[in-house]
Amino acid sequence: MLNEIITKKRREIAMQKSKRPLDQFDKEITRGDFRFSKGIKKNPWALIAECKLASPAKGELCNAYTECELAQIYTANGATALSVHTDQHFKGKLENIKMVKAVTHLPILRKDFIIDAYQIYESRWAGADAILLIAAVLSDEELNEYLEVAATLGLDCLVEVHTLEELLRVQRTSAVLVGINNRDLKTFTTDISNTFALLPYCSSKIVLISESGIKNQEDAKRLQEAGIKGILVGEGLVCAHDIGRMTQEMALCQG
Ligand SMILES: O=P(O)(O)OC[C@@H](O)[C@@H](O)c1c[nH]c2ccccc12
Repeated sequence: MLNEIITKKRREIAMQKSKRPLDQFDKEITRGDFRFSKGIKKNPWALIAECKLASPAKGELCNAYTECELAQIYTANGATALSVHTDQHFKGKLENIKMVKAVTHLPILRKDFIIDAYQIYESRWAGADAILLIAAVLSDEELNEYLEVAATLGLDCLVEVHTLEELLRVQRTSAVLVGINNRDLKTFTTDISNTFALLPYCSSKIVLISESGIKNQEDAKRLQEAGIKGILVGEGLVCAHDIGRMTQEMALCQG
């Protein structure tokens, strides 16, 4: 599944590059101000709420709301930041960043498979405040290069790991925000005990986010008590009976 997604992505990027070369829009790019990481660091706890309408494993997850409506509910109920899917396998598109940005003051993470520096410029051009870098699909060289490109654009990176090996690799880079993904991208199954298993190996220099498979306030509390700084939640929010209330519950101690 992951290989298939990446192959498609490469084709898509090549097409995009020929349709709209970087030199056609790079003058329109304004530098970011790292407000995504700043927002997370200044709070005791961070809820990154994901506007996720579908996933490759489960198909459609939410048809009652649009991305913008979800963003408004999350914003009104205490989320710290938002995550917006732009990959087609999640029913996402790049324009969603601009649309969501128009209805919220919260910083936005572009959720996609970043495998080319072109996408980093494109992310900032679209108005993203942060990008996701997935260690499983990037070499050390790519990780270092992309962290540097993002830094020059004032964009934050949430660097995602799933295994101990990936965590150790990432801790040798300049990454500050590290997401432990509880979802195995090979099988798409989730287990939040992955975060607890990797925790003893995490350097005190990194800000830790637990991602995926977080279902309720109890999961959020367990992660907070273990010393995690925040969580990234999609399904647990969009599939909740009352999304606003679940947002408040997972935002825990925030107002
Ligand atoms: O819907 P969940 O289980 O709460 O997961 C959200 C988020 O972590 C997930 O969408 C995600 C995290 N990393 C990814 C990489 C690719 C695709 C998806 C993801």
